[in-house]
Amino acid sequence: DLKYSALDYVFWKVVGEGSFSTVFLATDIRLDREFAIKVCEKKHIVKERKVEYVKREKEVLSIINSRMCTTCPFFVKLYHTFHDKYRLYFVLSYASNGDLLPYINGKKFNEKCVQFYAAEILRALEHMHRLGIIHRDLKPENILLNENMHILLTDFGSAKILENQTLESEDKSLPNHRSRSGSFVGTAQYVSPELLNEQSVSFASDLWALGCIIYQMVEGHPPFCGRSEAEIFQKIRKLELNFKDTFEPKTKDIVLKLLVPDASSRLGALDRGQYDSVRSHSFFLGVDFECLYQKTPPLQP
Ligand SMILES: NC(=O)Nc1ccc2c(c1)=C(Cc1cc(-c3cccc(C(=O)NCCN4CCCCC4)c3)c[nH]1)C(=O)N=2
Repeated sequence: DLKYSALDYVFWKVVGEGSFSTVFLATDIRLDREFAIKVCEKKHIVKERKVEYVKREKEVLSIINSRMCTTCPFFVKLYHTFHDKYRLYFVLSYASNGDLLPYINGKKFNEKCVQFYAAEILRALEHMHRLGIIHRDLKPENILLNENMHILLTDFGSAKILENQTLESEDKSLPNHRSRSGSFVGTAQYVSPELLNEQSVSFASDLWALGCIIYQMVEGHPPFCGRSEAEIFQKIRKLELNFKDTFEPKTKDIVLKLLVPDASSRLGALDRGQYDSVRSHSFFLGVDFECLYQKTPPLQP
């Protein structure tokens, strides 16, 4: 198969910065096609002990891409990887409309938009969780928008792969497909109580983040804010949550059913395969989950 190098691309501009990677918009000279290339400095990832993160991201993207289907194409594609003396390169889908955050901050979300994007995120969670993958860092910055304004989930460096997905292969003291995670991962505003308290993780950790994102699409800011991580964690533990009077009742209801401290009592926590108890909530009334990708998204660039 083709051997790639950085010389095969024209690197135009930085379109994303992580703690140990930089994402560039680049053009493949032979194909004359745009890609996003995530570049990691080898020295930096070794020094920051992030080798496992980088390996995990490649493994998770390969698993997800291998099972991506036409009704659930809601993930960035990893086309190939290559490396040189100093760097690793991940050639990924370019999402020309960036990520969700500027649209949320720009208060462009009406109820139809909130419902549509919550539905696409739920479909992506179903696909990922069915493969035994927990994202663990779901947030608007990791939800990209392609040229047609459909979502593409990205950034799987913090993801957890549950082995075989059967209780037999996991720590039996942790029900509902949970396993111990050694260190805290994620972003403070979206981290679930179980990740804060017991250092355990479950698919329901991503459902908590979905609840935070639905709240944020309505309010324009996350439900748990603060001047420090400690202050944010305190609000999460105490479930300090305020809703404006203008918050739609059914939207408030689904947020409150997702932001439940006990992971196994969270809406969808006991579902398997498809999140039927989430799909059937009145907030999603009228959504055809199998045809989302065929619909024209209600948000325009
Ligand atoms: N951590 C990661 O994995 N990060 C990644 C991975 C893959 C990837 C990735 C990040 C991408 C990030 C990205 C960022 C951008 C972008 C950056 C800056 C500006 C814009 C932009 O203005 N686009 C036009 C749409 N704007 C958006 C804001 C409101 C007005 C209209 C896009 C486009 N794509 C991408 O396209 N593909």
